[in-house]
Amino acid sequence: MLAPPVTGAPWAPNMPLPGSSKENSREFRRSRRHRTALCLLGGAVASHRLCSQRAAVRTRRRIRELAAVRTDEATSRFVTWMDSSSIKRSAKLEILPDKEGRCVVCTQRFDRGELLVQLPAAAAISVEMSPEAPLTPELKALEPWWRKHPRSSIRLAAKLVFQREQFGPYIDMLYPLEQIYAPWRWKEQDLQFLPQSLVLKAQARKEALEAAYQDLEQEGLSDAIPEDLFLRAHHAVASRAFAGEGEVPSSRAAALAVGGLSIFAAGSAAALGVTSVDFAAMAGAALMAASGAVVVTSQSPQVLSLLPMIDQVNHRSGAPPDLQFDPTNGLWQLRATRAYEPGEEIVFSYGDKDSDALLLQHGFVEEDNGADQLRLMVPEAGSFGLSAEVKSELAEAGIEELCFDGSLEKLPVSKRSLTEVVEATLRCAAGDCRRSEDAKVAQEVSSPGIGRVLLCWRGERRKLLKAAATQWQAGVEVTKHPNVGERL
Ligand SMILES: C[S@@+](CC[C@H](N)C(=O)[O-])C[C@H]1O[C@@H](n2cnc3c(N)ncnc32)[C@H](O)[C@@H]1O
Repeated sequence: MLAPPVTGAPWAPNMPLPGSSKENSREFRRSRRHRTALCLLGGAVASHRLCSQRAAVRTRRRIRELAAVRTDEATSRFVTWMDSSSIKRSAKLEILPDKEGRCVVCTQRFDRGELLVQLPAAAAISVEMSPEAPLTPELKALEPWWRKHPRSSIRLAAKLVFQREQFGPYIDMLYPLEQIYAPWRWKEQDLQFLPQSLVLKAQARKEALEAAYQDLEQEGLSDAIPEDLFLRAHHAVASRAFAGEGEVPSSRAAALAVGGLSIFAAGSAAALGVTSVDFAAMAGAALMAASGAVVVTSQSPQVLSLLPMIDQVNHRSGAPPDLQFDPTNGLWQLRATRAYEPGEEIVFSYGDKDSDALLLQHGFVEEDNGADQLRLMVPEAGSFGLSAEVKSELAEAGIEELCFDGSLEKLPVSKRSLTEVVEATLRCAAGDCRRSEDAKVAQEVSSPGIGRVLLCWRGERRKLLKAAATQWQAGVEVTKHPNVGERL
């Protein structure tokens, strides 16, 4: 059975985070630095062991204090809702405010393999990914719209909002619209600072969502599914849903029948250069199965799921989540992929995503991202010194963009052409990303949040351009163009 609606205070959307969250996270970082400093000092007079014991005690006390201050109302309601939905989290975990959202922090040591979260399949919020999948009875009111919109990311967003009586406390934990920095939310004036390839993807997503919502309005469903909630829900699906195999639980059939499972963050859509989460999910599942990481044995349909609590965990490049589905008991289980010390944030990798993919799908950029690679559109003929002749040679070879990941030499073009096209492409990209223009960019964008993300993306981009220029000039014998690398 799906969890019954939580009774008590009526649910109101858009519960704001307490204004003090920034202060709190600053305080938390300060306390961490303070701890480190104390630990270093202590090391001069006491054994390292004693120092770490004291630090651990201080950490625990500090975490308790901070948790008491920071447990905002929305989080409290979410925790109560999780309890009523039989979602179990380790007592050693806290959900705490972090920058503009929240993060999951451990209050006591975790050993590798220890259970972090356990979620019954019936508590997952899922839709079948097949366009022809029958509607569950609870969603019958959406029928004509549902048939017209086969994309499961859009369907799942609509379902989440339509059933908000049931999922209200979960929805309250999602980012408000003004804190979603994925470029499909940006104004035209902000998009000018991104390369065309990203702009096109962002616009395609925006248009798809606008079209889906227009149809909801035409079907008279705008009260049942208000627009701001629909957009927030869609961002949540795009940035935190998981694809796997199973059946969508309804009030009549709650059990998941799963023989094998493949999961991955549906957000790979951007990495694959598509705007449909559905396609990315299929591709992701196939890739994982092919790599032997997961054995897909069941004939069950593909489902796209939001997994409350598991999706409170933030991204850091590295190990993917150790998320398993136990078909016998119908339970999702998230386990620690390594040991965690008290005070550490629990994180996992949403996938090997470069800066562009993270920005497009999630609206953030990670510093020194190990998965970063550089994909650049080949400039127009005649621009940046790229001759029409070379451009047409590339066009014949079907090359529209370059990927700087060491595979440049495999391009089926002559070395002379390669030289010209690489130089032109790097110059073109460097021109878009000059450090000297950062101040102007920050001033012109429409919100400080977007400005922050954009400057972070530009900084990472410059690092990549520099690395690409160096790697390429060292790897291929060319006549160096005087401008390449200069404006990075
Ligand atoms: C699965 S949710 C994680 C929980 C989220 N922080 C929250 O408060 O609900 C994914 C979203 O969290 C944020 N996020 C996750 N990892 C991040 C990171 N390393 N840096 C900045 N934002 C991050 C992004 O907005 C992303 O779309």
